[in-house]
Amino acid sequence: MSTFSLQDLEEIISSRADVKDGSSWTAKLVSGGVEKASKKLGEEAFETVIAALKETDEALVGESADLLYHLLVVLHVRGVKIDTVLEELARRTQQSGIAEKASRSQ
Ligand SMILES: N=c1c2ncn([C@@H]3O[C@H](COP(=O)(O)OP(=O)(O)OP(=O)(O)O)[C@@H](O)[C@H]3O)c2ncn1[C@@H]1O[C@H](COP(=O)(O)O)[C@@H](O)[C@H]1O
Repeated sequence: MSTFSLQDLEEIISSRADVKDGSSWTAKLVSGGVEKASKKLGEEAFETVIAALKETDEALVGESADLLYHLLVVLHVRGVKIDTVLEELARRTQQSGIAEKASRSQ
């Protein structure tokens, strides 16, 4: 199991977000605001779907890493902590997805 966590990457993103010397992709994305970061997230989501449908496991791993990184950049720009998302996922473990969907349609 990896010892690297999403919280570790969140910290790296936070530490790179204000770099002004042109060396940081994170800073470039953050400077474009939520519009630019979200557009890139959408592209990475699409590339992940294509990898899942017709590329190698290695390609899927690479696209998944891109996707998670760009999601964390969007969360950073919006000021939402990854812990808040993980807490929501933890809350959802109390119920199956099918049961949750059924409870919404009643
Ligand atoms: N995990 C990532 C990470 N994943 C992807 N990317 C960058 O995201 C950018 C866009 O990726 P694409 O695959 O879409 O490449 P592209 O050239 O824009 O597009 P295509 O031509 O491939 O369509 C590339 O520049 C990638 O390097 C990342 N950039 C940074 N990180 C992490 O953030 C840290 C800080 O990075 P900087 O902010 O750049 O210093 C790094 O050490 C990493 O830990």
